[in-house]
Amino acid sequence: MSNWYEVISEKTDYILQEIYQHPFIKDLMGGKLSKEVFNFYINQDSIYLAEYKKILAETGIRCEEDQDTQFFLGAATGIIHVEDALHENFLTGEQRTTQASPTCELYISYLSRIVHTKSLEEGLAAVLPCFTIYKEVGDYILANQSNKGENPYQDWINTYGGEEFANSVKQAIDITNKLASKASPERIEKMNEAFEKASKLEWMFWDSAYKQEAWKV
Ligand SMILES: Cc1ncc(CO)c(N)n1
Repeated sequence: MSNWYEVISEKTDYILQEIYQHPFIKDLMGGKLSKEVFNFYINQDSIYLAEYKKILAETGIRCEEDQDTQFFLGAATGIIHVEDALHENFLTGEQRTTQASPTCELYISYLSRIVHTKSLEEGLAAVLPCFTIYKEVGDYILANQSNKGENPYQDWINTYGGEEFANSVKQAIDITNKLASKASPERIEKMNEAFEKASKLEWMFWDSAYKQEAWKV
């Protein structure tokens, strides 16, 4: 029998395919992404991660089993180390903003709303694409790039294509599958909606960075 994650990842594969085809990812893979765009992305991502870390901690607090709590709290603190390093490498001397773009604001606000006001299962499904999509994208780029020695964004690619991240992603999937296996069909439907929406927001996050999205007024 297939598990929840297998079913939902197949159903939302079209979003992943759109991400692979997005010019942000194509240019990142080719090492041709403009520094300005990448800087905008990293800047927004550091704003995103500062909030995402709290969202993961809240998810951990809501888990009933100690190992699950430990995993999410560990993932939350892990973000502080890994991301600080990435952002230090890539944001030195560059212009920084503390203003979230509309899409960044939308994504963190959405996750925060789901995790704080909906069921634990729905919250788990909402935070999962941040793990799984980055792993898929990291693996995809590693498997398809032909410029490993000379891509200025290789450190970023290695972070998400690496084994350490894969291990963490597997645990997040396992915990979510475990809760899904005991959830009602109605709750599964909510989980599916949350996973799909968060996956779309991942696409939008890259798209908004590529366009250096600004507030309309
Ligand atoms: C927007 C976004 N989603 C997921 C990750 C992976 O942690 C990230 N760094 N940024």
